[in-house]
Amino acid sequence: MKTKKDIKSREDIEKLVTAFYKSVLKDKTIGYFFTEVVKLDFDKHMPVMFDFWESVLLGGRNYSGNPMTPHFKINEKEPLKAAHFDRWLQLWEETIDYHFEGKKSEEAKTRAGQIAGLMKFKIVNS
Ligand code: HEM
Repeated sequence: MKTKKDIKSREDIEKLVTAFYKSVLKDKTIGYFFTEVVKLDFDKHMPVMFDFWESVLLGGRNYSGNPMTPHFKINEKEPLKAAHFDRWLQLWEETIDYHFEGKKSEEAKTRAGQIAGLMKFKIVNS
């Protein structure tokens, strides 16, 4: 029986990304990138992440950056390894599966896997 809903709205994206960051921030493997390597202003960062995922999954038009760029800068301060990207993706997939299910939820995992794979390839080999 299907009990969870699919990702359908901006509100769903905000719920997903907020829950994901909750896991990320307390994670031993990657949390420190968000708290120590980069001292993020979350009031600014979170809306950017909501816009990014809304653009990837729902065709929103508010994100206009390049998601690769900040990660090259982070890598200069503290090397990003394959294990960091793998953990990031694992937490993303776990968060989706905990809250949502359906076609868009599967797409959210696939798209993140593609971007994380490309980012990993470019950064770990740079
Ligand atoms: C090892 C894995 C990762 C770590 C530790 C990480 C960490 C971070 C941090 C600290 C920032 C903020 C940078 C700043 O504002 O100075 C950031 C920005 C961002 N990250 Fe990641 N990230 C990872 C993987 C990913 C992946 C796989 C994606 C996409 C699927 C992603 C998407 C983004 C986006 C869209 C931004 C905002 C870019 C902008 O400001 O335009 N990140 N990341």
